[in-house]
Amino acid sequence: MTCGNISHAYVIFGATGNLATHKLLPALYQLHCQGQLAADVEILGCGRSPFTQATWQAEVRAKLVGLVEGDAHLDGFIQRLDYLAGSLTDPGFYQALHTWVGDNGCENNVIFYLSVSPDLYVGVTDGLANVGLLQETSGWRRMVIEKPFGYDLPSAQALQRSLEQHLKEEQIYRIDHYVGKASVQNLLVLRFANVILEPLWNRHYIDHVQITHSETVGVDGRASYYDRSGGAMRDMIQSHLLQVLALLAMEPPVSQTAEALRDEKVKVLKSIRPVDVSQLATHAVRAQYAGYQQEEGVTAGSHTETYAALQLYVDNWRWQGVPFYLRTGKGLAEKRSMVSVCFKPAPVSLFQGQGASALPNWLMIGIQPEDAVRMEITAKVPGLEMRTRQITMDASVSSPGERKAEAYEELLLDVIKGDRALFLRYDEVTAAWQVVDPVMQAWSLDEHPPLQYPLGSWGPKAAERVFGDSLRVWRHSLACNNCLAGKA
Ligand SMILES: NC(=O)C1=CN([C@@H]2O[C@H](COP(=O)(O)OP(=O)(O)OC[C@H]3O[C@@H](n4cnc5c(N)ncnc54)[C@H](OP(=O)(O)O)[C@@H]3O)[C@@H](O)[C@H]2O)C=CC1
Ligand SMILES: O=C1O[C@H](COP(=O)(O)O)[C@@H](O)[C@H](O)[C@H]1O
Repeated sequence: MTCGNISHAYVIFGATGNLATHKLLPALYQLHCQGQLAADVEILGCGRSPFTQATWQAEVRAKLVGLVEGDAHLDGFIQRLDYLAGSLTDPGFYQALHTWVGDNGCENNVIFYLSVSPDLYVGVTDGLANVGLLQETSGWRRMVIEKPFGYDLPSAQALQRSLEQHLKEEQIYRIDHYVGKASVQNLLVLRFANVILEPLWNRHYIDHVQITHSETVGVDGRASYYDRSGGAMRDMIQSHLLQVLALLAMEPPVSQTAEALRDEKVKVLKSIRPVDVSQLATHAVRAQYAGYQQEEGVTAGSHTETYAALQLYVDNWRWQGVPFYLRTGKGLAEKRSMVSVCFKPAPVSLFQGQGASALPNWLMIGIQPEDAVRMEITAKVPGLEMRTRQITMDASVSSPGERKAEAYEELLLDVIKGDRALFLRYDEVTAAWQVVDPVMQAWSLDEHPPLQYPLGSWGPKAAERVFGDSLRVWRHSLACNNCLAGKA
């Protein structure tokens, strides 16, 4: 097998893991099917598990068959795969990798994808640098770094210092796959390709914003990693949910370039008011699903939260006084990511007592599974009487039958193309750590165990605490709760 002129090798550290199995290899397969991978691109999986090339190819084939639709291109894809067994903490592994790169004629362009636990990132970077694998002598070398970037602010800073010793910023791709989701990118299009929202998109008209990510699965075989290095705040809120918040709240960027987008996102993240940890119980809620403690790999008495809810304020001109409520959890009732924007009520209730007129307008944006945009408004019930009801205006994005590309497909291709627009800049990451670190620190000092919630529920009742004494409640789905009531 050889690599050609503009071709490259995709080296995946952690190829046997959950992320590589469920997202990276299927995404590379889709790119292969779409003809996006040059004919001689090779994909090297690395892990400690003792596969040979043949057993690895058989393993991936078996996994892909269950994960992707259609296998017409499977044989061709499988031919691209190779495997190198070894521990990332063993210097000998990097020597073997160096030899593999040389033997396979891939000296020109190599992508190193860190799909391992963040505590290995510094060691891998040093290991690659020590054998000269990060030097761009003829082609390019790119490093993709999975989230979370570090474990907290100090470890993110240490990681950045280590990366800077060996890599230029243009070689670093800090990935947050939510930014690669088409429905998340649609937030930008919705806001900045249309004029109808902009006049309302501020503290004068918006009462509050909810950002929800819920999953039905539990820690899904990742308990030992999740329990040690995860927790809902670090796993989801520090990265994905704060990115969604930044896209919702940012000012229009001057262009679509990577730097223009990142400039605006970072301004939002830096404007987030530090959470008052002396009032933590009303600003943040953490909980664990019942049964978590019994999962294999979870430390006895673990306080790691599988659910977190957080109230944040963006202290800038546009958003002063508008709460943003973020929540995420595993083992919940439904799998869904969505944004719910609640507008302020009409200043005068002209149709009081005649139906739904006192209800606020909502803009509901589905990220997944539905990539939908719906506006809840009040309208007259047809007929002789002046009665009102709430109805939904639906501007859903994809049509039935349209294939939705997975976020990783676009992101993995962007790395090949050298397009960093959808990857995070270091200052975005540090600003996000500054938001969540004080909360996580306060939780780590709290001797009380997290609250518990039943599997399959919507989390602890106490998650309503973040709403204070307002009448706000969490929206669990895109369905309009009051529409039927309005019709009755
Ligand atoms: N899973 C997901 O949905 C997502 C995960 N991420 C991030 O991706 C990264 C990986 O997550 P995930 O795949 O879930 O984790 P897993 O625990 O499932 O996989 C970890 C991988 O690392 C390998 N590994 C662990 N220690 C070593 C070592 N010393 N030397 C060599 N290989 C090692 C394991 O291989 P082996 O056992 O063969 O050594 C395995 O392939 C994390 O940073 C996570 O935050 C990001 C987004 C989504
Ligand atoms: O980064 C992560 O994301 C997944 C959820 O991703 P999605 O695209 O399926 O919504 C989450 O399960 C995982 O714990 C986390 O590390």
